[in-house]
Amino acid sequence: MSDTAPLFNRVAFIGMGLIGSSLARALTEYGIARTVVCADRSKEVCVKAMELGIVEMATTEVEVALDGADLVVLATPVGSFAEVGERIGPHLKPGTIVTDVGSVKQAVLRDVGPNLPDGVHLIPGHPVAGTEHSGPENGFASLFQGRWCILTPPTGANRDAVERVTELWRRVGSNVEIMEAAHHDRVLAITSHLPHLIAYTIVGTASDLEEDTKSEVIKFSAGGFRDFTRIAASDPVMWRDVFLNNREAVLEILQRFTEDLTALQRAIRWGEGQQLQDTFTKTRAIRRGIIDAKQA
Ligand SMILES: NC(=O)C1=CN([C@@H]2O[C@H](COP(=O)(O)OP(=O)(O)OC[C@H]3O[C@@H](n4cnc5c(N)ncnc54)[C@H](O)[C@@H]3O)[C@@H](O)[C@H]2O)C=CC1
Ligand SMILES: O=C(O)C(=O)Cc1ccc(O)cc1
Repeated sequence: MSDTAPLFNRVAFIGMGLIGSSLARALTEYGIARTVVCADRSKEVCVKAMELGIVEMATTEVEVALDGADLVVLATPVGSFAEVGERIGPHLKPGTIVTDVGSVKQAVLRDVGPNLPDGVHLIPGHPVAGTEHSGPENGFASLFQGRWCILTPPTGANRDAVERVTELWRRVGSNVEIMEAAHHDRVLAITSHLPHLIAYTIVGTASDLEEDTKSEVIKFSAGGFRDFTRIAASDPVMWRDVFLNNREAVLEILQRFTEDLTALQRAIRWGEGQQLQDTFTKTRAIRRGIIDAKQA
């Protein structure tokens, strides 16, 4: 992976948490960038990133990190993008590429786009890869290998910039797909955002129940519930921002989900075993299809 020339001279990350630090590690390890620096509003995160040797320079001053960068990667929670956009805008030179790793994509065009001067290329991106952990100490370079990265360039985006960001993600091992931001947000609402909402709910309900009944719901939880607790351990600020910034798509999908859940509730109440079995047979086939597609 490192047998090609670096794609970028100096990459500046804004936000050096799980995803920023994973990508920063990969850019250095795979020879994709000559220099990697970062700004993070947390001094502790800056110190950690330096201690771990992930970046050459870390600062709490955004404008210091931007100096001489040909690629800027926003890797902060989506809710901070408007503020970050405002801060970086005045310091960016024409020709600079700005990308991000946010889990919601229309919000990037809305919040960052208007803050960028002419000649700066905004190419939003979303690596569909992560964990329930946060912070630079939990990042790792191989996180993106064999995973999807979705790019949502606005209409008329600079083609060379799109190609360079695409190539970056290919070199860290991802498959790249390009789509419209609105479509991304609808697809991710069902595949990622709703599952997280369900996990937060089910773990919360189980915990309340445990308190009410003084039982040991969580202690004796079997495999399925354990998977939910992993997801429900995901960063609260990050996920608050995802839901607030993908409100329409999440609410729409939640409506559909609630109706389908009610249909299952009715089937249970009225003993409609065939309906339950048909639904579970269909979903089993979907799971097997996903596994087969992965192995193909
Ligand atoms: N955690 C995951 O599994 C995935 C997260 N993402 C997206 O990646 C982005 C980052 O998420 P993580 O790395 O998980 O978060 P994180 O919590 O590990 O790191 C975020 C970092 O941003 C810094 N930060 C927050 N506000 C800031 C500001 N205004 N200026 C400068 N620094 C600021 C924080 O101090 C922190 O170090 C989010 O937009 C998230 O939606 C995308 C794919 C997967
Ligand atoms: O840990 C998990 O299972 C995830 O789902 C990670 C994840 C979180 C947010 C994203 O936008 C993409 C991937």
